[in-house]
Amino acid sequence: MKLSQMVMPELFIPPEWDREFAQIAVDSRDVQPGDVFIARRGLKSHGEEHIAAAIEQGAVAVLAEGELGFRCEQSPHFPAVPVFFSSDIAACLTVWLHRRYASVADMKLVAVTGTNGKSSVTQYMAQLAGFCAVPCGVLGTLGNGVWPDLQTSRNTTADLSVILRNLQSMQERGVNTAALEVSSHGLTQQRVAGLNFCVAVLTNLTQDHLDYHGSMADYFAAKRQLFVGHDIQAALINIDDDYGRRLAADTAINTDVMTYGASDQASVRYSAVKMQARGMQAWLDTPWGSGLLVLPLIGEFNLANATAAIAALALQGFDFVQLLQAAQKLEPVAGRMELYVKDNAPLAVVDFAHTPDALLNVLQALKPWNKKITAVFGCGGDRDRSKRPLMAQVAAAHADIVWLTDDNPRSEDPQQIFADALNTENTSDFYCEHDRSRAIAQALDMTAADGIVVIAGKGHENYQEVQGVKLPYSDAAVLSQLGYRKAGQLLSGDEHAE
Ligand SMILES: CC(=O)N[C@H]1[C@@H](OP(=O)(O)OP(=O)(O)OC[C@H]2O[C@@H](n3ccc(=O)[nH]c3=O)[C@H](O)[C@@H]2O)O[C@H](CO)[C@@H](O)[C@@H]1O[C@H](C)C(=O)N[C@@H](C)C(=O)N[C@H](CCC(=O)O)C(=O)O
Ligand SMILES: Nc1ncnc2c1ncn2[C@@H]1O[C@H](COP(=O)(O)OP(=O)(O)OP(=O)(O)O)[C@@H](O)[C@H]1O
Ligand SMILES: N[C@H](CCC[C@H](N)C(=O)O)C(=O)O
Repeated sequence: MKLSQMVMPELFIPPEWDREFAQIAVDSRDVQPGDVFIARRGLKSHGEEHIAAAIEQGAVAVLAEGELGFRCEQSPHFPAVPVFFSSDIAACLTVWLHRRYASVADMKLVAVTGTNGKSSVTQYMAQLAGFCAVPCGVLGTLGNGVWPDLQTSRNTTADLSVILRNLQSMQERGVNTAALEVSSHGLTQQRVAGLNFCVAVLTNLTQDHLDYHGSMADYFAAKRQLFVGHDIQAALINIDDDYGRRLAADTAINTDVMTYGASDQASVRYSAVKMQARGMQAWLDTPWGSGLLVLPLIGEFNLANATAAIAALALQGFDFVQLLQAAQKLEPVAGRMELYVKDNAPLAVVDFAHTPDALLNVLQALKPWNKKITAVFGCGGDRDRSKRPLMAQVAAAHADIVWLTDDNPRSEDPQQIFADALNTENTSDFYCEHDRSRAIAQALDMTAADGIVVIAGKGHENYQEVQGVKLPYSDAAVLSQLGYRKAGQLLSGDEHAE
């Protein structure tokens, strides 16, 4: 496509500066030879500072947010690179992106929002679709791509330019269905603006991100935007959740609302839940039929997640019976309820729980195992400070031993993060150790061989972010160094009784 075809009539491109381009990149680090770089004003800096880097990487043109004007830059790859300035760039960008990637409008997209469970629901959807012989794209925290081949992503919800580029590339490979994680930051920052969703899912809303949203009311308002400010064909809402019930009753939602959960009121309802150490089962009543759902997953929250994934696909016409059969083969999501074992040593569970509600769910999920539980957890720096004592309260109430440690202190003083977490009752017997590897080793050491050590917060992450630097680190690698091996979700033998 030529530059003028994308930006005119909103921005005039003189014919002598018009040119073909490949993709659109809003971040210089993503620029490939032949791309257009968009230099826009951000929350921390201005993309203008990165124009030189973008040109160095092969940008053929730059559209920059600023007073109307034009300048020409030297390039190692082209005779000259035009830089067009306009104060309307931010306002026009969504239209321009949809013009460039117009074919994406034909795809079947599912948006999943909520505090916890987005990665799980999107990945379960992709797995289930795959078992039904329909390849499915996934865009989220664990990466972007066609399941299971995902490329690392910078954000849970990428910038609209990145989302559209990925979706079009999936489409070119014959993939027409994709599940997107939609974060509240993504909604507020218009990262999914203009996309049409055949289903929009709300998993739950509990405390997180108040550093960014200020209050739960604002956080909820951001999530609600997916359902009232976007083009959706069906809403699928968890009504076991307080905010879910509020949303389901919202008359501003201009489409069919389907509900799910254990509630008697839910249109997709699970009941007769039987939890086992090796998985769970429940009876599922839905508009597409009823049947036994057998899941090789741990934790009732995963029953809710799998139910949402099944309903999101059934709403698109997938066969319900086939989905139930496929659900028996679901695999846990990387870094979520991953079990690690070692002879004569406690079971270790690695999970991405980094909110009070997620930590509560994980600890409660392990209660039926009737073992002593040690919790190792930390709280992220440059994130919601007020969730720290709440996480500590959950750990104090639901674990027998607690180790407080670091989890991406980012630009903050780790000691201050500890002080925030400990600023609540019942934390005086917490063990505190900033070095996460050492905290894990000591927690395992002091837990009886028939106990469980839950290592929460980092899940799949392969780094510890300290003062802007991502140092290589992974909970799984620490466990491996300590002689642990991954058990898979289904423990064999009687190591851990039901
Ligand atoms: C605070 C925040 O949300 N920032 C997001 C925002 O960046 P920004 O526009 O403020 O960017 P900036 O840092 O001021 O830089 C200005 C411009 O220069 C560009 N740039 C920047 C550096 C560089 O080397 N080259 C370059 O071109 C940036 O892409 C940007 O266009 O827009 C960018 C593009 O969409 C996001 O990548 C970026 O996410 C940052 C990295 C981030 O950490 N965000 C977190 C808080 C976030 O969004 N989290 C949610 C998950 C929440 C959940 O768990 O539910 C998410 O969806 O990821
Ligand atoms: N439906 C759920 N309800 C409550 N907690 C959940 C649910 N699903 C998962 N969790 C917990 O939350 C953690 C994160 O799950 P998941 O990665 O699916 O959420 P997410 O919404 O994608 O998170 P993020 O946006 O921060 O990446 C899990 O490791 C688990 O502890
Ligand atoms: N998407 C979440 C991930 C948090 C993961 C946890 N390890 C932390 O650093 O707090 C966030 O950026 O808030």
